[in-house]
Amino acid sequence: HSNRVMWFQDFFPPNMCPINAKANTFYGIMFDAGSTGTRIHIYTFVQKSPENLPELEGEIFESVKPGLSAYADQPEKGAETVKKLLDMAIDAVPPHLWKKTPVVLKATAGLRLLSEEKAQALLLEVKEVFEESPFLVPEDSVGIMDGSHEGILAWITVNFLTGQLSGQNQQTVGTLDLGGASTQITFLPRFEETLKETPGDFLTSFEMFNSTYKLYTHSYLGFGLKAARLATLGALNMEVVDGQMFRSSCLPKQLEAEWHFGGVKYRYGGNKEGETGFKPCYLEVLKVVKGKLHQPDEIRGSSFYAFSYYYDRAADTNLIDYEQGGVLEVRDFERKAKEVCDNMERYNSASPFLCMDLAYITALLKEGFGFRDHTLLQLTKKVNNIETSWTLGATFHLLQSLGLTY
Ligand SMILES: Nc1nc2c(ncn2[C@@H]2O[C@H](COP(=O)(O)OP(=O)(O)O)[C@@H](O)[C@H]2O)c(=O)[nH]1
Ligand SMILES: [Ca+2]
Repeated sequence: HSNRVMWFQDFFPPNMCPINAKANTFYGIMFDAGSTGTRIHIYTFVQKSPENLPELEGEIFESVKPGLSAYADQPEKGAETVKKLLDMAIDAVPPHLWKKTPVVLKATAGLRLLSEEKAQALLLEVKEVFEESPFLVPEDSVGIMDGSHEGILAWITVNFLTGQLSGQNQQTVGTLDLGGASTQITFLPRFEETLKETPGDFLTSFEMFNSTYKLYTHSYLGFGLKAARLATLGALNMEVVDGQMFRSSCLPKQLEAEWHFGGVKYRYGGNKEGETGFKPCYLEVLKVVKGKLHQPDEIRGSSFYAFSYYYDRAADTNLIDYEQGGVLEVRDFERKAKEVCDNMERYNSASPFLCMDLAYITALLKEGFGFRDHTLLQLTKKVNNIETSWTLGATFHLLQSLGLTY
C-alpha cells in the first residue's frame, strides 16, 4: 500500500570526482511559505574532498509575517514579500554562483486551505519573482507541498542534524511539528504490529544512504494551532458573517477583540457571564481533537522531538529556555495549561489565547495522538545552529534531483 519515494539514494554519492575541485562551496535557497509567515533558508554546503560527502556548513535564515495566504486577494503584494527576502540571497551568495544556486518555494497549509484559483495566482506571481532573479529556477520551483512530504522532510532534517542517518547504531527520533494551520507526526515504526495496524496512506518508504526507511507520517489539515483556535471558537470552515461574535471559556471573561487569519476577520471574546478556566476550556478543545486522529500504540512509550508552536508556547510560559529549548513531559503542558487557564487575569499581558493554546496542545498530545503523561518531548528550535524545519530535508531533495551534490 505504501508509496515508494527514492529521493535520497543518490545523495552524497561516495566515489564521485568533483567537476571542478576548486568550486567546493555551493548554496541552496529554500522558501517556506507557511500559514503564518514566509521564511527564507539559505544553506551553504562545502565539499571538502572528492571522496567525502558535502558538509552542511551553515544557514542564513530570515522571516516575514504574515504568510502568503494573507495576500489571497493581492497576489502581487504577496510576491513582493518573497522578493524582499530573496534580496537577502543576492547579498549572501557570491555573484559567480548565482546561476548555479537553485531557488524553490514550497507552500504548506495556508495555501492548501485557499481556493485553487487564489493559491495559483499567488504562486504564479512568486514564480515571476524567481524568474526575474539571477538564480537557478528549476521546474516545479514553486508549489504547494504534499502534507506527507512535510512530515518526512522534517524527520530527515532532525535525524540528519542529530547524526542518526549516518553510521552504525542508528536510533532515529520521531518528530512533531505544530504549524498554524496543520500539524504533522512522523516516526520510524519499530514494531511489525504498528505497520499492520496503520492505514496504508500513513506509511511511506524511501531510501537514503543505502538504507530503506518506512516511515509513519501524517499531516492533519486544520489541526494547526491557529486553525484549532477557530475550531474551538466554532468558526472553522464557516461562512463568517461580518461582525459575528465567537465566545469561549478559554478566553479572558471581559475580552472582546478582532482577529485576522487567512484573509478573514473574526470577532471573539470571553464568556462574559458563563464559565471560564481550565475545566470548561479543556472540554471545548477536546471536542476539536477527540476521535479525529489515528493513535499508533507504539508512540506511547517513545520520546519525540517537538518544534514550531510546541516550542514557542513552551518558551512563552518558561517551561523551557527560549534559546536552549529543553526536555519536557507531556504533563508539563497540562500543568501549565491549568496554571494559565485558572489565572487568566495574571497572564493579561501575554496573548489572550495562551490558555486556549496550552489546553489545545495538551489535548492534541494526550487525546489526539494518545501520548502518556510522562512521554518525553525534546523541544528544539535549532540543532548545531541550523533551524529544525522541513526546509533542510527539502533542500537535500532539491540538490539531489538537480545532480548538484558533487
Ligand atoms: N524551529 C523553527 N520553527 C519554525 C521555522 N519556521 C517556522 N517555524 C514555526 O512554525 C510555526 C508556524 O507554522 P507555519 O509554518 O506558519 O504554519 P503551517 O503552514 O501550518 O505549517 C511557528 O511556531 C514558527 O515559529 C523554522 O525555520 N524553524
Ligand atoms: Ca510549517
